[in-house]
Amino acid sequence: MLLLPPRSILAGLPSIGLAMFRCITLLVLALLWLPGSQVLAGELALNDDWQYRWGDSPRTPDGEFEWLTAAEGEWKSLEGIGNPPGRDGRDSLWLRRELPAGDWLQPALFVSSLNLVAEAYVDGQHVYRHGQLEGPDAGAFAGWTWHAIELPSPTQGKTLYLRLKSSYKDIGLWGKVVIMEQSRILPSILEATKGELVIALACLIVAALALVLILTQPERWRLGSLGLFSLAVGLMVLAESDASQLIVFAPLAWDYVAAIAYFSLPVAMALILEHWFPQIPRQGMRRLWLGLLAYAIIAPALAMLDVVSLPPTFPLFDLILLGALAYMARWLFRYRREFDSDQRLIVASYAIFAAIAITDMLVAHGLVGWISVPVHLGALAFIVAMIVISTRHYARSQRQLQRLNDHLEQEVAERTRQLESLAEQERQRALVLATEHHKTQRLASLIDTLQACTSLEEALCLTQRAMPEILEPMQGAFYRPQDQPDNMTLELFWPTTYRPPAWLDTTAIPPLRTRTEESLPALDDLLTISTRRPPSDPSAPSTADNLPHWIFPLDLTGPDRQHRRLGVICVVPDGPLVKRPQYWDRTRSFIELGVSRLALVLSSIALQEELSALSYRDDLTGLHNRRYFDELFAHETAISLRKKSPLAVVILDIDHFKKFNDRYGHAAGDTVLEGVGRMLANSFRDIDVVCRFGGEEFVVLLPGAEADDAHHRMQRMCHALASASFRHEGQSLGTVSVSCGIASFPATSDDPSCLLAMADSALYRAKHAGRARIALATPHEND
Ligand SMILES: Nc1nc2c(ncn2[C@@H]2O[C@H](COP(=O)(O)OP(=O)(O)OP(=O)(O)O)[C@@H](O)[C@H]2O)c(=O)[nH]1
Repeated sequence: MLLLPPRSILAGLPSIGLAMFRCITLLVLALLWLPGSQVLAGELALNDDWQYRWGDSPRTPDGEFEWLTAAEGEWKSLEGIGNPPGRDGRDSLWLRRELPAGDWLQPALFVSSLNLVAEAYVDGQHVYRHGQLEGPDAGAFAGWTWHAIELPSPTQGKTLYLRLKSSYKDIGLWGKVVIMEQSRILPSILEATKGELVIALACLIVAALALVLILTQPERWRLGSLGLFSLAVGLMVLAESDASQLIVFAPLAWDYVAAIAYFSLPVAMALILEHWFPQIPRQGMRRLWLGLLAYAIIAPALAMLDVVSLPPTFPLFDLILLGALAYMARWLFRYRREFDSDQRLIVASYAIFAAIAITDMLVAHGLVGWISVPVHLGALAFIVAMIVISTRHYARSQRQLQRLNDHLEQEVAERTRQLESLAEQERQRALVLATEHHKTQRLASLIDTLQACTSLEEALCLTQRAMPEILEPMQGAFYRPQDQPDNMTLELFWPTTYRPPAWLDTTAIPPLRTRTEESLPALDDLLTISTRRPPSDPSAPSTADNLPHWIFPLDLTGPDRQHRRLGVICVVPDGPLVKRPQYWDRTRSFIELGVSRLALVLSSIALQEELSALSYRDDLTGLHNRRYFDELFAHETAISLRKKSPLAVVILDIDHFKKFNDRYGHAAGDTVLEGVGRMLANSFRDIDVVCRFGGEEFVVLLPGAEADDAHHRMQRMCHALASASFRHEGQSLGTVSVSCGIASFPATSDDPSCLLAMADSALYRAKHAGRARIALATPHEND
């Protein structure tokens, strides 16, 4: 079917799918024909022996053309096949030629091209028409195409007439004019166009690839400009190829396609220069391709709207193209030294293409004789350049992509590390907070316990005991002063594996209250401190194992704002609290705060203790205490001596009070002490002073009283005591007895200051005599 003449083959098959199918089929056929089909047998060229006659033939009354039958008349011999001389502004031309003899079965005249519309007659019979020669559209452009004019067989003795019309500057036949078998036309066209078909298809594939890459790659304009050039070249080569009519027989449509593609070529070229040659000023190139694009759109559009004819748009465009090529060449020449290999390749392909395009232009305008210009070879040069550039570009992109991937992977890894580190920090922070909370609670509980302590020693003992629990998991030690306030001896350490130095000199450690960031010893300094050996014992072990230490002094602040160093806490900053440097300060501050609070509480206990020591009252019994007695005794004995007035001293001690305590408990003992004190206070005069001497001992000072008075009052009190039954928390404690010693001035001694010692001796005697009795001191009591 494909071997039929094209018009009859292709008429009525408009579908694009089918067109594609044909295109591929043609290509396959062309490739199959590639070897061994250079010369087609049976072709006979008709390039000479033509006759011509300007103008159009008048018609006979029957409507027949007179020139078809008229004898020689005006016919003149023509050299060649087109543009006979003497046109004289006429647009109609008749050509004729006697057909040669041949053994063709179905002969046809194959003409590569003719200008512009034509009819063919053989022996008066109309055999072919291209375009309109009659009516309102007479002479209208019908497209440039090859022509297959069926001839009758045999051809010998017959004359072929061609009636031509052209408003274009050329008129006549062009290219190949041969008689051949009709069945040979298709192979002949395929043979002639196989290279063009292959190149056109390659260009279109490159354009399609560029389109796909535009959608996926970032460099859209660069790829787009190449894609546009490929598309334009591909379409132009295809549209101008004789094979295009085999795909769709629509010469005019193909001419429009060719025109648009041809006009788009410099647009793509300028675009390529703009985006592939950063050296060249972009502004100028952009203006150039925008102008060319406008022409590529407007000129074919005006032709389609019949405002102008399509052929005249070519010469004008050729002029524009020359200008554009010159403009581009100027810039390329100026920056020729700066081009990289890709750019050089593009310039080379441009040069080849431009040379071919200009040659084609010259041929088209008749400035050189008609030759078949291999426009497709220019396209081939460009395609090869594009494939090389694209391959390199692709390889470069892949490398960049790989680098980008590597970079991204590194970044992801880095981010992951950062996140993990943040999570770890968060875990650390939570752990620190939880630990701090626990430690704060433990410290608060310690401080609560300390509030109940009456002696500093007891409080310090409790503090020491709680230290490991509060400071663990950090290793640490507690030092207390020995002979000198700043010479500290190891008192306690934890854990057992930690080996702190046995001594510390803390002279350089300022009290916490006066510390500032600057005054805080650096860790290295602390290390020096911690490992210093006492000068007294250079051989002493120093096993701090080069660990840096924090040292927190436990200083008591007195009412006079003076500090008394109670000890130092030494901590190795390690463990979860201080794993990260950012927690060092926090943890150190936390410990400092805790130590400060402890120091405050201990200071308060010490103060209470001191105050209590300074008091004249006994807290338990409410009686005067020994301190008061001592001062009063000194005072009263001095008065007695000076005035020679009597003075008696009674000293008494509860019997077996230890056993009592052991039996009923300390609190019950206190109840008894309170009761005895009360009874004593009630048993003596107001001017007598009853004091608690200490423990379960009481002393009474009776100014102006003799020993008898004192004895008498004591007897009464002992009777009362014997019948008094003490109770504690509902429990009966039974009775207690007291032993008593009495001495008086001047009866017992003429030195009142000896009375206390003598009364004490008498008490000793009373105890030894069996207790629960009163013993009067004799003048020789202490001998
Ligand atoms: N409950 C209580 N006991 C005290 C107080 N002061 C001292 N004691 C106790 O009094 C006891 C005195 O014991 P000792 O000195 O052995 O005398 P004792 O048991 O009374 O024996 P003799 O004096 O020899 O009869 C000790 O157990 C002290 O703990 C106090 O304020 N309250």
